[in-house]
Amino acid sequence: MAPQVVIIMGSKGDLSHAQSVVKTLKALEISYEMRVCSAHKATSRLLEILKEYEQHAGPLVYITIAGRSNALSAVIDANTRYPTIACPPYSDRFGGMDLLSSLRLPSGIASPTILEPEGAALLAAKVLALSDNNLRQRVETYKQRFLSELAAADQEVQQA
Ligand SMILES: Nc1c(C(=O)O)ncn1[C@@H]1O[C@H](COP(=O)(O)O)[C@@H](O)[C@H]1O
Repeated sequence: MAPQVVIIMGSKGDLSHAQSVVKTLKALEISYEMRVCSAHKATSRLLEILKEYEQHAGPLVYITIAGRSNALSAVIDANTRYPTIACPPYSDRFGGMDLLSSLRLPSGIASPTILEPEGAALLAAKVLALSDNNLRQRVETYKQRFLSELAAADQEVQQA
């Protein structure tokens, strides 16, 4: 079955961050594939990978996981008709300045950055849910958990 979400990481070293995205995709029953490729180091190969998915019949969202200097998200976004969400891994190095490479983009590039893996998966889910009512329902059910947790916390602090 064709995946609904394709996670492309710049290095195998990003795998644990990618797996955090997968956790939420699984909870929402969204099909996915994980790939490793670098726009910096293997540009032609990356374009070949995108071509594999370009004929995809249904809706598809890319989630990119690229640390340090993130070229991956913008190069993917520029070369696909599908939405691309950047979810760079956390890094304290250089005061977290790596993030700027995900945020400051050339004109014509539209890849949003979401730092929390769960949030990136949820945005992908909401995009896909625009044409999938069952998924829309699953997203609603997933979000119910937060409402219940907040209501319980509210009650707890009132009684403290
Ligand atoms: N940001 C990029 C790109 C790219 O944007 O093309 N390719 C690799 N990387 C990132 O560099 C870090 C170190 O990568 P290496 O393990 O290859 O040294 C990883 O977080 C990767 O995602």
